Formats: sequence, structure tokens, C-alpha cells
Amino acid sequence: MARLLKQPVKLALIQLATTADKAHNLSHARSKVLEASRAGARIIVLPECFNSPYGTKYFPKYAETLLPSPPSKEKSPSFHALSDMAREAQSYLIGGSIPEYEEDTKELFNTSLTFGPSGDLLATHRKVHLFDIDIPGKIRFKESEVLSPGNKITLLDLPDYGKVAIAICYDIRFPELATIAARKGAFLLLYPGAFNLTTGALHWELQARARAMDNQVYVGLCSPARDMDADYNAWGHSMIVDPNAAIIEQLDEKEGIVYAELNGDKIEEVRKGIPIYGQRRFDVYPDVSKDAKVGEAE
Ligand SMILES: NC(=O)CCC(=O)C(=O)O
Repeated sequence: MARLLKQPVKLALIQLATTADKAHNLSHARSKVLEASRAGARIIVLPECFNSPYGTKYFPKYAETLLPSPPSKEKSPSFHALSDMAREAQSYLIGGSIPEYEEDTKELFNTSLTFGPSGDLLATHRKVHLFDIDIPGKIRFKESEVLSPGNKITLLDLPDYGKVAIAICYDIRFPELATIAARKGAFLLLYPGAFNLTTGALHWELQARARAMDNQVYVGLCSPARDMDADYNAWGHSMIVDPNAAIIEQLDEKEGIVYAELNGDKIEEVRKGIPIYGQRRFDVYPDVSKDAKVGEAE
């Protein structure tokens, strides 16, 4: 099997304390991205909706126009802030997600932008599975009231390291995305996400470890810090899981950065020991990675 991760790399997930002030969120994100870079991280991740509060009433207000790309600074201050951060940090930056407005279709999306160390845009992922749930007495949330879904799986080849899949929060509950990305060679699945106090306690850790276990790859979940004064209380607990489904490190609910050194040897060791990767029975069931819509931009 070809080496999935070409050389060891330090991954950082920034559990950012976000506010209603977009300019503050952008400058605060910059200081944390540079902190992670000084600590040696070369793949750095921000959380879902890192530039705004999370909630359907906020998406239209905070949305930025990304197309045609590159957008002007007026149309998308976050695009330019993320590009500058990646260049200053000399790192790959998965810019969590931001609310996006597409002028032509008048649709809103929950969109993740990834930039390379020279500040160039490498990938755009629009959340494919919208967060629509209703648990009586606990939480009702319907992203689909205002958002449209993206239509592809995002798999990105980082020239220095290898393939990374990017999806957003609720996307993690659909294991097909992870399996397709892993079968197409991803060494790492990254999910900027904001679970809540109900589903976070139930499933956050389980989802992270299950995707790692099923696919024998590294998994990173990056949440905003919890703010009990906000309308939506994020679970926090950003974590990095190894290809054997062991948690390398996990934060609590407060702001912080979780780091891990990722190593291709670990993936190979795990796959050699439990060789499910080569034991699939496509004569019994179909290969979900065949005919999947995979790309780097919508
Ligand atoms: N922002 C989200 O997609 C939240 C997903 C979530 O909480 C879940 O339980 O799934």
C-alpha cells in the first residue's frame, strides 16, 4: 500500500471562544493560529462558524459572498483574513466554517475554506448534511430553514503530507463520507463542528472514535469553546483520535488548542494488525467509494 502520510506532521485544533463581533473573532482567530504555528503545527483547524454565533437567525446577517472567487475584501473579510493567517503561519489552514451567501442563486451555505501556506485557496466544502433535529424537551434545530446543502465530498491533497477529508459537524453522522474519503486515500478526517450539550454528551466522542475505527485513519473534531450566554451552547471537547480509535488528546469546554503529532507508521501498523482495509466483500455489498462525488471545490 502507498504511504498515506508522507512525513510526520503536527496537527492543531483551535477551540476558539467566539463572540457576536466578527472583527474580533477574526483577529482572535489570527492570534491563536499564530500561536499554534509557533508551537510547530503545520495543519491548523478552526471551528464551525468561527466568525459568528451559531444559529439560523445569524446566518443571513453574517454571511459573506465567496463567488466569483477570489471575492473582494468587502464581500468576504473572512476569506482574506484566513488567507493572510495561513501565509503568516506558513501552514495549511482549515478555516472552520462561515455562513456563505451565493448571490446568483440567493442561497446560504455553511462553508469551510482551506488555504495553503502561501495563502492560496485549496478547497471549499459546503456542509452536505444539514443539521435538522428535534429531540423533544432538549433541542430543536433546523439548518434547512435557511441553508442549502453542498453536493460533494471534499478530499484535498496537501502536497507536503497527503490527502485530508474535510466535512462539517453533522456530516460526521454519515459514515459513508468518511469511508469514501478513506478508501480514496485520506490519512486524516477533519470535522469543524459544534455539537451541543444534549448530543455532545451522547455522541461527540463516539462519532470521532467510530470514524477512526471504521477507517483506520486519524480524526480531528474542532469545536468552538462553550459560551453559556450564547443562544447555542457548544459542547467543546475538541479532540484528536488515532487510527486505532484511541483519543490522543481532548480539551474540556473552555478555549484551548489541542495538538497531536500524526505519523504514517501508525496507520500502517494498525492496518497491518487488523487488516479490514483489504478484507472488504464487494462481491456481497457495493463499494460506496465508486461513483461518489468527490472534489476540492463546489
Ligand atoms: N452544527 C451541527 O451540525 C451540530 C450537529 C450535532 O449537534 C449533532 O448532534 O450531530
